[in-house]
Amino acid sequence: MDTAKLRRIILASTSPRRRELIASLAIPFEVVPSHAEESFEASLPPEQIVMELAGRKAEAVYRELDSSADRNAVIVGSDTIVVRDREVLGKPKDTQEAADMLRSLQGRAHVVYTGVACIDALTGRRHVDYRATTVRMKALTEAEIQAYARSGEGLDKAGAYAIQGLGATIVTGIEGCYFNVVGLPVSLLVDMLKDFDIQVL
Ligand SMILES: Cc1cn([C@H]2C[C@H](O)[C@@H](COP(=O)(O)OP(=O)(O)OP(=O)(O)O)O2)c(=O)[nH]c1=O
Repeated sequence: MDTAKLRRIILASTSPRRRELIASLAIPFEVVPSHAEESFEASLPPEQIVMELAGRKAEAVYRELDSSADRNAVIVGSDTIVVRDREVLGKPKDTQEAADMLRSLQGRAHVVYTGVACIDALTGRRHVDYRATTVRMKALTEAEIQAYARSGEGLDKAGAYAIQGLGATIVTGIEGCYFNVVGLPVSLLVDMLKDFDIQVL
């Protein structure tokens, strides 16, 4: 029997988008929300921020694994931020801040960074990487900004928009991995998983 094929993924995330994307890999998985501290030093390079936070999310779940847990698993943590000029945009705290973020993003390009961390639950071995995707947003009127912010769709999303929802109507193009913008660069993750004896294709 090929035991490597029986390895499962433990997704250290509360994000429904990440859960859906992981489910599409057709690999057994379970979701364990991570309670990692998400503050960061904003002056760090963006790729370091997302790799650090992704690592913390996976690490927190690894440390809290029950001693009786089946450890034939790889823990996956992920973190997404939006960077405009050098400013890091996380999730807005309310509709007002969502509108402010959209106002600063409209009519120009920004970069979405997602970090991915894998930890082998058996050995503790880890690997962290990231992807960056450039997103161009169309110019918006103040009425459009307010209407989109009021839709509430962007409230739990970095940069206050969701490319996979109504936000698709305000994005004119991207360069790089689409799934990276949604919160999990699946092609990167699959390459990383190979190194942990999980073969998707
Ligand atoms: C830019 C953008 C972000 N997002 C999401 C991806 C992430 O879920 C979220 C950024 O927040 P994160 O802190 O990366 O993740 P999360 O709090 O949703 O989930 P967890 O920490 O438990 O894993 O923004 C979209 O869904 N669509 C988009 O277009």
